[in-house]
Amino acid sequence: MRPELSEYTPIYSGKVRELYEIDDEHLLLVASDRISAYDYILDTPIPDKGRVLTAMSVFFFDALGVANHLAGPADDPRIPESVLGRALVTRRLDMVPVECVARGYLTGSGLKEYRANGEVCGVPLPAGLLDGSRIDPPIFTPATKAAVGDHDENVSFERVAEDVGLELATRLRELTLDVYARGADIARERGIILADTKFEFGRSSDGDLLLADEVLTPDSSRYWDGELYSPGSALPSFDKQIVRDWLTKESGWSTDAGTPPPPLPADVVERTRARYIEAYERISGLSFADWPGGAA
Ligand SMILES: N#Cc1c(N)ncnc1-c1cnn(CCN2CCOCC2)c1
Repeated sequence: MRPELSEYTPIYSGKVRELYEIDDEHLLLVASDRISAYDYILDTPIPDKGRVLTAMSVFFFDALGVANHLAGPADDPRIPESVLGRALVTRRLDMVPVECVARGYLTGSGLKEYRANGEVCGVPLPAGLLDGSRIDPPIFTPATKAAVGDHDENVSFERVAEDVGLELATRLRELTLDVYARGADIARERGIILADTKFEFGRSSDGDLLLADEVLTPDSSRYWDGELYSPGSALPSFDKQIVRDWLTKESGWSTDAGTPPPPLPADVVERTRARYIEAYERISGLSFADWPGGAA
């Protein structure tokens, strides 16, 4: 008999995920079906988004072979039925307060910084780069964790070293770039570009530095379709472009409307759900139909 979610104490609620306390040593990390676009949490959930992104994290935790916070399988008996397939039991860690970002391509806040001063997080880049240009070798561009709803602030490696010490900052950079490279190789072999990603790390009670949070999901990473990729042109998000295009080209809403986006039509929801499942199945080579939870 599985426990009810109400038996666990909620300790954190983010835009699309929650964290609960199971006991002194273990947490339950729950991914919702909520989707964000243009800094809004949309009113319309995407069915199975939480399960697909949980499946992607588990695939990469296994494939990457990096010490991590997982403390049980996807069908661990401590996972309530109501969140089965979109929740994981993890070890409770002492989290390192750094968003560890790796960028193999220039876009988003990195591009904005580059256009202003030719560098990203204190790392100088060659002149003449465009939106979507390759950054080779990839760079470590950390950020400080913002409060829910705020944007993280990009900071330099030196600032991270001031905050957490040079040895740990160096280890974080090394691990971040190594894990990004391995994930990017796996995606590239399947025709998908992993442009950038954000990791979080924590220390276990015996002092080990472990990979935590979610790993290489479309919520923590930018994924592009390799067949559509062209530096300098708009770079469609593999998972969110259907929603973005409907919102900005068909719904009558605009990003400067100052009002929340309208609800999504059923076909946009279904095509987006299918897109998440396609990303998972292409990258993992596994069938989402085999993943726990879902409609009984
Ligand atoms: N993972 C993890 C983890 C852990 N294994 N041990 C202790 N604390 C955390 C933790 C606490 N907050 N965050 C920030 C990211 N959150 C994740 C959940 O969803 C909301 C955002 C991570």
